[in-house]
Amino acid sequence: RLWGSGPSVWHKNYPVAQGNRQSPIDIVPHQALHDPSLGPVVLNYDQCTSMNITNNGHSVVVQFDDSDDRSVIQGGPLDNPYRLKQFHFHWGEKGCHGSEHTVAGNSYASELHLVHWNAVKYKTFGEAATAPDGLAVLGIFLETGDDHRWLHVITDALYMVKFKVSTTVNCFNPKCLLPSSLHYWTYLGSLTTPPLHESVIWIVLREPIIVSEKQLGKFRMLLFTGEEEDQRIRMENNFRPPQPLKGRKVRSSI
Ligand SMILES: NS(=O)(=O)c1ccco1
Ligand SMILES: [Zn+2]
Repeated sequence: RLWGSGPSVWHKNYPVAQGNRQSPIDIVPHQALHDPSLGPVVLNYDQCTSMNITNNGHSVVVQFDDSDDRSVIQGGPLDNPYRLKQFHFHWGEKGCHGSEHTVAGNSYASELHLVHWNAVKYKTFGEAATAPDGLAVLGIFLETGDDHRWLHVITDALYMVKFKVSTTVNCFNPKCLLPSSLHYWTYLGSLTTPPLHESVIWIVLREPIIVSEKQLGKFRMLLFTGEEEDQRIRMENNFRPPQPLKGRKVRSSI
């Protein structure tokens, strides 16, 4: 975390940080309500809507062309299709810490977020990002083990965005980053980085994907800082800790 700008001080500039539907949370599987009315999550991702990969100073983000409904998520807890805007990762400086959501108090090495917005009800991502049903983020845990055969497309591009810059990535379909089971937990929450808007319907997959320590290591060599800055601050621990549930119910499709 950058000096003096970590999650513990965000509430000074973003009072919503202490709101009633903040994310991430600790998911306790046995306390989740199995809701049989929750259908499967359906992902229709087009082959070639990815555009670029950017180091934005607090994560590495792959942006998509969201000018039409080519890549959408629907079903599950969602009343409309939500358009894929970007995906990014959160990770730690070593093995078992780095995810944002935890499961029964256990954290994973990293967490992938696929950020979608409700283009049926709202005209722009910015407008959707401030609406209670504006965003849907699919969370996928990353666990260390064997090499992930497709993640290398992203990790091999990371050296090009070591500093805060951007480079093109085309025809990367994030469907290749999904685990085999789409069983999920869902709850109403927020963005996990400022401005922390309480506008996210969270869908967190139970099954992690497996990536190698070597692939994760390439995230850790990214820098928060730009090339011109003399301080070389490694980008690691860019995860917010779990927030109070404040009476919310977590439902499970399982
Ligand atoms: N980490 S996240 O997916 O809640 C997010 C998206 C944009 C800002 O924060
Ligand atoms: Zn995120």
